[in-house]
Amino acid sequence: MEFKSISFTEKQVEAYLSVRRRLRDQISQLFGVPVEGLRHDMTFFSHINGSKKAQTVHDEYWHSHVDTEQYGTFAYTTLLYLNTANKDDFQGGQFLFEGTGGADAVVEPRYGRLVAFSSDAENPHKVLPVSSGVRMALTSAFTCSQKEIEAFPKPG
Ligand SMILES: O=C(O)CCC(=O)C(=O)O
Ligand SMILES: [Fe+2]
Repeated sequence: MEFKSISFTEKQVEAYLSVRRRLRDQISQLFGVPVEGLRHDMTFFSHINGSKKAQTVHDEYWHSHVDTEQYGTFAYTTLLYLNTANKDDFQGGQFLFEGTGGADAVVEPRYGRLVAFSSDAENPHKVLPVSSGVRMALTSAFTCSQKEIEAFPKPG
């Protein structure tokens, strides 16, 4: 997997932390989990473009996967879309919840749209390939694991 190093300003970090707190509040309300029981897990920005090719199944999102298995600790996943599937931003890249025997539920990425779901086997999903442009999203996860909670610094 390829990682890029980016320096953020203090203001950008504060904006990110504020978004992350709001994401946690949303998960708490939507799933009825007290805020104290939710800890921030991994967060990452993703850029997907049409030329990106998978090296391994863990390199990409467009294979079907379950987040708890893929990342180990996720209890709840949030996806915040940072641009929109249209002719100006990118094409393709729909998010698919895969129905077990039924129809898939398709989410069109749209700037500011939030998708939140429990991360385990009940929600296998994948992303369709991007055919043009660059698709940008923020994946932010929360854990309820006591071990993970103890390993995290107390929220500020
Ligand atoms: O970007 C998306 O729509 C989904 C990404 C995803 O499945 C993941 O981060 O595990
Ligand atoms: Fe995922």
